[in-house]
Amino acid sequence: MSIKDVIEERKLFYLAGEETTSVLLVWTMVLLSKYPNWQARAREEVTMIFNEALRLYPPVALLLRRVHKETKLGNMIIPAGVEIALPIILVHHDYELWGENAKQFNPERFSEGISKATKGQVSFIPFGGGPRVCVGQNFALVETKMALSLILQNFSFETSSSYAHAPCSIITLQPQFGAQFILHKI
Ligand code: HEM
Repeated sequence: MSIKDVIEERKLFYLAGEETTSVLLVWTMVLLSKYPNWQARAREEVTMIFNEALRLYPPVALLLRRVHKETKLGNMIIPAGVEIALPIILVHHDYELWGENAKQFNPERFSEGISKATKGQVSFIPFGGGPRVCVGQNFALVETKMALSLILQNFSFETSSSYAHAPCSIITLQPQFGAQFILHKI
């Protein structure tokens, strides 16, 4: 690897790693403000809560792929040059895959891990999959768990009345008008 390659990799890590992790934390706080019972439980168990936040509000909502050579996918022939969009957010909200309560915040569905929650299907892909799966996923989860644990140990929180729920995809899935919280010292 040349010095230029190292610099380019570093730039990619900054782009891929900073915004994604920060919006995961924001969406989790929005959900825990709306569901204070889970805010109390989060002080004990955060993994299933983050998985459910990643399912409902995947920081990367859409993956794009360009087909380089004619490819057979199931019973479709996809010509070279076609761009394919994989809407992670629609897969994560699909009633057939997640059941009637697909749109509801229910971290319990991850209580026995991801493969039980997905029944072995590829229906939970917040970090992508295959050869280009996110290299930072473990780091991102450790980082957000540390941040949320520190916040939960010191504060309870609720969204302020100025918060308007408007998820909006600008590279990452962001709260369009920001997320304003009221923190109470505990
Ligand atoms: C909640 C946080 C994160 C989410 C949801 C996330 C999501 C993703 C997704 C969906 C991809 C696949 C992109 C594709 O297939 O086109 C990806 C790739 C990548 N992510 Fe993350 N990411 C997160 C955090 C991080 C962090 C913290 C880092 C680095 C410190 C990072 C570094 C990367 C890199 C370098 C790639 C490209 C891997 C490759 O193409 O070989 N990500 N991420």
